[in-house]
Amino acid sequence: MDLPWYSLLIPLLVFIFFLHQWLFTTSNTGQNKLPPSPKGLPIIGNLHQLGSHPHRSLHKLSEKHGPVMLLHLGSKPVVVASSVHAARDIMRTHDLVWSSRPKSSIVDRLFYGSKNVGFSPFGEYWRQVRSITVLHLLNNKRVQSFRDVREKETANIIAKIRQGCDSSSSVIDLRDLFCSLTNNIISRVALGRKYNEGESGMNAKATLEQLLELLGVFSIGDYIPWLEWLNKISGLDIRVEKVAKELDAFLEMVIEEHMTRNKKEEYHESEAKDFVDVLLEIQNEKEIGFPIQRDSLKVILLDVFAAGTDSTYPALEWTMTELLRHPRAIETLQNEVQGLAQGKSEITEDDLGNMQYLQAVIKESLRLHPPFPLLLPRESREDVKLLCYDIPAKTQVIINAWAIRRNPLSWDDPEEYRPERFLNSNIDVKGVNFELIPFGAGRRGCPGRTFVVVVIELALAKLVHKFNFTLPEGLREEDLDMTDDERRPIFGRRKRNDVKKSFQNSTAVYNMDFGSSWEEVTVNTSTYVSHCLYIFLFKDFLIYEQLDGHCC
Ligand code: HEM
Repeated sequence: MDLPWYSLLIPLLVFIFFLHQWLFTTSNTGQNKLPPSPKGLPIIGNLHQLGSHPHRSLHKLSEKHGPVMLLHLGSKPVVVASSVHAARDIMRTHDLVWSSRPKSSIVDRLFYGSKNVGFSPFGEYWRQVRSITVLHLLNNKRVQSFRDVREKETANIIAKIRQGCDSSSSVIDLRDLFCSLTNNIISRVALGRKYNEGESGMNAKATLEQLLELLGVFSIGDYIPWLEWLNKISGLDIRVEKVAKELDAFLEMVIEEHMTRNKKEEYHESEAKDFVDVLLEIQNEKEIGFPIQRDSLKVILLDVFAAGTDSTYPALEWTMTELLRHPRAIETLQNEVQGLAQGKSEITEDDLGNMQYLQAVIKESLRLHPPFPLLLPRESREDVKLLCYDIPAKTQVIINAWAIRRNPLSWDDPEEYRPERFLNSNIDVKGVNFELIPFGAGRRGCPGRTFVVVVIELALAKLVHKFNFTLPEGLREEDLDMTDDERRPIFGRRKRNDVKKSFQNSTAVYNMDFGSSWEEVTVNTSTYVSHCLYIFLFKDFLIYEQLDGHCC
């Protein structure tokens, strides 16, 4: 078969690109001392080396190339930090330089041009929206004031579990309950009421799920800009557009509901104002000299609504799973809780401060299963030194918190679940001890930590106070799938092996449910480019052991 002359053009262009990239990614001819780089491929750079669990693959690469590496993800230089020293250097020594976030086209579309706290670039706007969120929702005093909501919502899940145990099927999906618990609490304190009931509630829940899913989807155009068209033909752009519109309609509905109620003065002076009311007041009075636009108002709400749900319930779920695998730990926890609750029918928040083992259990679960194993990416605002390396401005950094928590220099038997390690230790999750940073640290550290820790503590204490949990007959600890998943961008939530956990007569039942974020990525075109894409999208990696790497 005769091929038309132009059929050679594509391979030729690809070859030239190949050559350029190869030279670009492997040589460092300048004066600057750049971190070591694993050899990449043309066009895609090191993308193919990320595998389906990027935190594991990056950890493995760091064993060979050191705790600070420079990767090329497509045409983007990305530094990966995998040691306590490197993390401290970024989040404490040079925190101000590293306090911006890289752009993501999906976040941009879903969060009104990245106007949310989590992804807006460093600057006055970010400072203002973060301080509004902290001052009116997440500071200690505000968190204390939501006590009643937490106690009622945790009592609700206890009642639901009890009902489930009494019913004939006796199957309770704990993940679902944890998800509703965290979603209900954040909805009530931020939006004024629960939004997961009735038809509109179900739609809101489904849209939020899609938002969270999309936040983990890999957008090829962000890394290889000339391949952006793939997002169109794969249907990703349409999907993002649809979810953005649905979210906007939901947020408009919430705001309109508040405005109508406020106009009619339907609420009493004594009623606590929710976060929407506060934001509307700020908008009307412009009291802080910061013109808060409607989009900013919506995006602040969306930010806390998403953050308040997506990260908290996995933390609860992992903790329960680890406790089920460690009967001695759950027994010790129960003894502590029941000892302190003597003579009381209910645990309250006043009891939590004395529960040392409970706090140790939560720290150990967050150490082994940080909900964001790669935290959130940051970007340098100017040229900066990272340990002994020179990093140019506008470089993205990934901090591999998952690798750091495995370092045998910081932890004895790092793979073992041993809450006792925290009993006589000052190590905390507040962002001061860089060997344990599930909430990040520094200026961009998580402002929701206080809000969330008390929810987890209260829910766990109440659960073990009221129920006994064991694995169902015939299921052994080693049968549980403990593979952790990357839950966040940068590289997306790859093919996900979803483990559903439910409870039967106070025992756990596990069902495997295979979900995929990649179903819409087209890989069946016969070009060389799509072949490369196919390789990096579906290549998998094994689990390897940590060896400590050294810089310089
Ligand atoms: C177990 C639960 C949670 C975990 C593990 C978690 C973790 C994180 C991490 C790792 C970051 C990035 C930190 C950095 O770059 O140094 C972050 C940022 C953030 N988190 Fe959380 N978070 C949780 C719950 C929450 C909750 C409940 C809220 C709000 C209601 C929240 C709001 C935020 C916001 C607004 C940011 C962006 C901060 C900024 O960029 O300035 N988080 N979180």
